[in-house]
Amino acid sequence: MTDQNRIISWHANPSKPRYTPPPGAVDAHCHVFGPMAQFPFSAKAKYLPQDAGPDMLFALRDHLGFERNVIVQASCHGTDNAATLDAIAKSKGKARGVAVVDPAISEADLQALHDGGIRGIRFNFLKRLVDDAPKDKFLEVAQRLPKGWHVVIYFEADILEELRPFMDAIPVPLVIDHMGRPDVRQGPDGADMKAFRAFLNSREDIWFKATCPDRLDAIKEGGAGDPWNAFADAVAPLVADYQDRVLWGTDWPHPNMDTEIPDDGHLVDMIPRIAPTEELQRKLLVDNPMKLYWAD
Ligand SMILES: O=C(O)/C=C(\CC(=O)C(=O)O)C(=O)O
Repeated sequence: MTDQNRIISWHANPSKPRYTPPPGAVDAHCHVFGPMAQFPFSAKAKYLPQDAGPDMLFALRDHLGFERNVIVQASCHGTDNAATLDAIAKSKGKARGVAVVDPAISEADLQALHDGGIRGIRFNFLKRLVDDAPKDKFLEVAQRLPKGWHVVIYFEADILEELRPFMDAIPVPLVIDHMGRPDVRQGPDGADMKAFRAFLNSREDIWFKATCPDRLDAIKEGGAGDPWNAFADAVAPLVADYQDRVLWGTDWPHPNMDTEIPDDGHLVDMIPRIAPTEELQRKLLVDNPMKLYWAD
């Protein structure tokens, strides 16, 4: 990839949301890119973004009315978590993170990640983002994580069943990115949502992110786009039924989005549509992420 291919995947001037998040609200799924001069991208990166560093992330946080971030290591940085750790360090305690690690990582290096604010590791099964996802090695490292950590898993709905034995064997809580990417056009009782509910019912320590209407209800995926009505209809019942284990995040800077880049203000305005009461909103934005990421 050449430098000319560096993409801008975020909105230049997101609107101010109509919805005001409660005090202490956490954006529990976002990323940083670079800056590249300081934190080069992985040689295996499948996309090469422009810089979107901590200053931009924290300015967006304040603009949208949030107080904290959970920064998830994006695939473009591979297993070098330096950019994520740098952003956490600059947040003055207002950010924690999820790392992507080489499964052979030492105990001392895991502890160093913990000291830097990491509270989980991410396994990414999207073929367009990573070359391989070795389940046996992932399982081995999942068995020796620091106390209180969890595993974040990113997969698409068509491999949920295939991943079940692997996920069932993970001995720490699971957090599923973007609900495992169901086809929201099928509605709240569609096959994908039914399968995801069965999975959630199999264990009480499976959490999920009610995130990414912009990806799941995109025009290019056959959806209707912003204001993402199919997403709201399909996801609201899931949030209501599993309200103690659901998280929310912007997904800024929206890795890889080259068309239909979402207005982050509009993403925030999805919150009251999927969590209509103040109690649900407090769980989604404050209580649940604080339990997972700021328990200590
Ligand atoms: O940011 C997300 O949550 C989704 C991504 C990017 C990603 O996961 C990564 O680069 O690691 C995607 O669907 O391309």
